[in-house]
Amino acid sequence: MERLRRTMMFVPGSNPGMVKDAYIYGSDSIMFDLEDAVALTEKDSARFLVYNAIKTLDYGDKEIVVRINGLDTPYGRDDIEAVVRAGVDVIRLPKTEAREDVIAVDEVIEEVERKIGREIGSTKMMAAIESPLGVLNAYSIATASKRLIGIALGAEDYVTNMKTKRYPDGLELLGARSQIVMAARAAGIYAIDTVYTDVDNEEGFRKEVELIKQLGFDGKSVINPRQIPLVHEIYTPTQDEIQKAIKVVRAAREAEEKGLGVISLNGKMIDKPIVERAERILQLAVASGVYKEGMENEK
Ligand SMILES: CC(=O)SCCNC(=O)CCNC(=O)[C@H](O)C(C)(C)COP(=O)(O)OP(=O)(O)OC[C@H]1O[C@@H](n2cnc3c(N)ncnc32)[C@H](O)[C@@H]1OP(=O)(O)O
Ligand SMILES: O=C([O-])CC(=O)C(=O)O
Ligand SMILES: [Mg+2]
Repeated sequence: MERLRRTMMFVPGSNPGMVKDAYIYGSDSIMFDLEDAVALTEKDSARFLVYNAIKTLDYGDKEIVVRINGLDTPYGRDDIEAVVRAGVDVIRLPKTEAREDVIAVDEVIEEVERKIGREIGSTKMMAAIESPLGVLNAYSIATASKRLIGIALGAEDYVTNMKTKRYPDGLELLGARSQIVMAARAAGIYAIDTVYTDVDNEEGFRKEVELIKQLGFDGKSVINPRQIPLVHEIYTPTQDEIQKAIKVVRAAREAEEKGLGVISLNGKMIDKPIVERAERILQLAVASGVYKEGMENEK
């Protein structure tokens, strides 16, 4: 079954309480941050805290992601060494500008995997794109390593680099979002949207999550536990969507048995891409736990 990545919750790697309890809030992935949420004076202690947490705490089957510092900082190499040793699932590279950035991290990861006898390639990566150059290179970045499971937008840095700011309608991010989701789809990996920092603005958050779902993103980075249920609600197929998808899949099967291609269901045309979308809704519904696999086959 496909892994859900609707929510990746940033957890400051310097905060022991948050690191310890991060799994209780139900995000699909937990993302410990060693980069911008951690002060320069705390870089080493945060790395040590996150290393120990991954190594010794039981986060169940939750995906564990760590956002490292870039290799152009004094911390990047040590971050990679520590988290690969600890057994992290995914390393998130911040501020990715070009495929060479991904390849450089990939090579350090491989070095550490060899050294400690971890299966080569088992540490996955994702790349956050946070600049105009990164956006222009999105597809080249998305295809730079077999380790990549996804690319993400980092909009706070992006709007700063673009000499603008974030507006309620998100128009300033439309170009970057479109390019990133397209690059991810073309590369066959996940597309993860950026954080929404106005934690108390539920209406604005809902609007943004609906927009990124419409654009085709798989999910969103979140910064606060309160943001998780809303993203999951919006990303979980409704009973109405599920019932409609079942009808489409059944009608398509009957048509296939009769040797028909395009058919009509309640006045709407049904052909291959529409059937594929219906199947995808059922897959997401199964992964979200609101539908039992194969029920569309029962009479
Ligand atoms: C642009 C960027 O780079 S974004 C990525 C880097 N930024 C981050 O990682 C920030 C992560 N988020 C946070 O630190 C916090 O949510 C803040 C500062 C935004 C708000 O903090 P608070 O006002 O304390 O949040 P709130 O009152 O909702 O917290 C409720 C509970 O959730 C916990 N919590 C809040 N955010 C998180 C989090 N991100 N991870 C884990 N636990 C969290 C709090 O510790 C608190 O727990 P408690 O009830 O046991 O005391
Ligand atoms: O990746 C994110 O969503 C957070 C971030 O660093 C940014 O917005 O600059
Ligand atoms: Mg950033």
